[in-house]
Amino acid sequence: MAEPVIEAEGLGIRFSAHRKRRRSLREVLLGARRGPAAAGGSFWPVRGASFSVHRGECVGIVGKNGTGKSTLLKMIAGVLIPDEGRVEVRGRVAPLLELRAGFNGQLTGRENIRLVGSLHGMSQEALDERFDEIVDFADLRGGYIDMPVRHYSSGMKVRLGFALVAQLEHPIMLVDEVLAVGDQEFRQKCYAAIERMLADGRTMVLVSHSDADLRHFCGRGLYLKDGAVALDSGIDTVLDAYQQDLTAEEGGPAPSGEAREEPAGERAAPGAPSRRGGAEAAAGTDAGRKDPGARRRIRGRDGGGGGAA
Ligand SMILES: Nc1ncnc2c1ncn2[C@@H]1O[C@H](COP(=O)(O)OP(=O)(O)OP(=O)(O)O)[C@@H](O)[C@H]1O
Repeated sequence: MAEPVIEAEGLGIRFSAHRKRRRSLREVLLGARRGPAAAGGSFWPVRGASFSVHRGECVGIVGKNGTGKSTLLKMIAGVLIPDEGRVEVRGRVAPLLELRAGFNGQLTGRENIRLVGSLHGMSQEALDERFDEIVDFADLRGGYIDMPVRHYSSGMKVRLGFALVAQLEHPIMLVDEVLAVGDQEFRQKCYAAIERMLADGRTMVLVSHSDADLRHFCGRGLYLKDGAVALDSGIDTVLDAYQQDLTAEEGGPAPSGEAREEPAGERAAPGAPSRRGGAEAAAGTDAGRKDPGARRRIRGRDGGGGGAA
């Protein structure tokens, strides 16, 4: 079998109030906050997480609030540096995480496209070529593109962030809840963009609280519980196990195999065909090899995880 494009082994990170955790440049640029650990004590939001993701797969990460899903994604993205274990990523990553936080409020939308686009490795030529497409996708009409981003609504910032990252041709996409934002029309565009990227043979890891989105896009799921992977299986099995745990905690009877009810805004794009066969459909394409030089191996500060650096 081909090498996985993402390989995590014994991955863990500790957030501590008493030790200033090192933040990577990207974390600083994304404006990630230090969270409740700053209130006292230290804890491991993720610990002992091991899993692999193969090229062309779409894997959903499922779990309750605060169980470390976003933290796990940020370690894969290289935004956070693990304290234990290792994560190896073979290919460049398009991070669809905290999209509104990546911009400099003093710069205009146009200037931010250049700045953030080049931080993601896009050439100025590519940015020039795709500029109109980015602005159209973000639907920034009425001269907003030449206004400082601090005047944008949070929805406008997310739209611009998605429009920009969607232009990246990186073979691995990390998507954190971005599908839950924006109006119906924008969400439809996001779904279509992600469909296109998956059809291209790219790999996606999706964090979402929407069963519909997870079932729609993902063939496989990881159930994250107390910071570790409690179950790695087909997405239906994973969502059912999660639902059973939720129901057991609430003290009620488990529903018989039905997905839990989704809020109206959380449904997958109506009429969109399911991509659950995506991994198989994508197998055999060479999208994952587009950028063979982008291989990143991050080991925890303990040097552990059993892998060679
Ligand atoms: N940079 C940080 N510094 C300190 N604590 C953090 C940081 N980021 C997140 N946390 C805390 O770590 C825990 C895990 O957070 P994380 O955002 O990964 O959970 P999650 O499973 O994605 O939650 P949700 O489903 O609510 O998005 C939470 O208690 C959170 O408050």
